[in-house]
Amino acid sequence: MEYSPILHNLYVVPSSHVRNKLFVLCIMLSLWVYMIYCCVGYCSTVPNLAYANRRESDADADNRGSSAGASRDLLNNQNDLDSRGDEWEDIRGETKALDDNAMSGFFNETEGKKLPQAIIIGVKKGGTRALLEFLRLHPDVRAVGAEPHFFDRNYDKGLEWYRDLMPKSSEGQLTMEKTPSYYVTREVPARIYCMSKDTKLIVVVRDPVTRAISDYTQTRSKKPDIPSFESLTFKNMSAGLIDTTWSAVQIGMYAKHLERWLQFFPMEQLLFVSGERLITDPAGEMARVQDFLGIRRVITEKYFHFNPAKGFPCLKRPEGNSKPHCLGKTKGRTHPNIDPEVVQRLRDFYKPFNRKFYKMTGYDFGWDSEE
Ligand SMILES: Nc1ncnc2c1ncn2[C@@H]1O[C@H](COP(=O)(O)OS(=O)(=O)O)[C@@H](OP(=O)(O)O)[C@H]1O
Repeated sequence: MEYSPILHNLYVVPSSHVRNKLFVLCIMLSLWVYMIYCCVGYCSTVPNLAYANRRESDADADNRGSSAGASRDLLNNQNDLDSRGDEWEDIRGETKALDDNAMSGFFNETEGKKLPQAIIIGVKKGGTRALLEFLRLHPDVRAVGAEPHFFDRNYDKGLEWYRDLMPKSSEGQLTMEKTPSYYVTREVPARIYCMSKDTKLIVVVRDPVTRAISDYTQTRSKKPDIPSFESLTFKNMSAGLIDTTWSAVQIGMYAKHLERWLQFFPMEQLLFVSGERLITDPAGEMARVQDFLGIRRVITEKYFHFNPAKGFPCLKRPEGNSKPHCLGKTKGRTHPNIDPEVVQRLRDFYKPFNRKFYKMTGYDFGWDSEE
């Protein structure tokens, strides 16, 4: 058969044209799939790249101590349902001016719901509920009452799921949430960084010994048959070896957890609130918190009334003489008496961690001051 260049062109030209089109289409499709992939919250590959580098020095620390994930979690965090803060709902009332029309941006603000710009990341039993409820009275703050546990337990549900949990907010309002387990969960700093590297992080810290006892008290209220605090504290009681895999002990090693956060966020983006001062001087701590968040100092002493029977500040309306509202009975439980020798052993154990923590934060929380 004779070769015909005309026939050849008729056949080749259209086929390469189609191939080119297909190629462009494939590229567009890949880009589109990648965009969707990122938008639904799986972009953790991005910080993970950074994370891999940053983790090198951290690996040591984590191998030495036990990671939060590997903790002997007798406290069963899964069941750690905090109250939803409804106690103070009526006080909050009309201070929340909602603007349902707030719509701007693709990622952050569709339907007037925003991803949180500030999160209370810990610590468990530090006073996180009180702080969130104080903040929820602020007209420039909108916060979800329940703990979303997005960055530790629900991350696979994606950012859209998370945002949908948030209350609607207007442009000038800050969206917030609190989940105290974030502070000690290894994966969380990278994930929050991935959502927004500008997220403001608040940690309410409390004397780690009292915190551990409070944590234990909560667990015992749900599971009365658990072993004594004293026996759980030690790996080997006669040798006096503290069990750092017990989450009640591990959470209080604040400096160790902070190292992980500082691999992603600068210190200026973290605020440490004293759990003790939140009780003795709530207005003072709230001034620091409001300044940190860049909102007006609205929640002042006028909002607090100390209830001597409860031993805690309760919230009141600044005007009028309506009854102050206190947090529910799961806050401020009576702690069991713990063997003073065990308490002292724990104090000694935490001392170097506390010292390091004071140095890192530039603030002496006074937990070791009696010695
Ligand atoms: N205003 C006010 N009212 C009641 N309780 C207050 C308040 N401020 C701080 N606290 C302390 O908060 C402790 C509970 O901490 P959290 O809210 O972080 O607990 S949780 O992790 O959410 O379960 C809780 O701990 P316990 O006293 O051990 O129960 C309180 O000491």
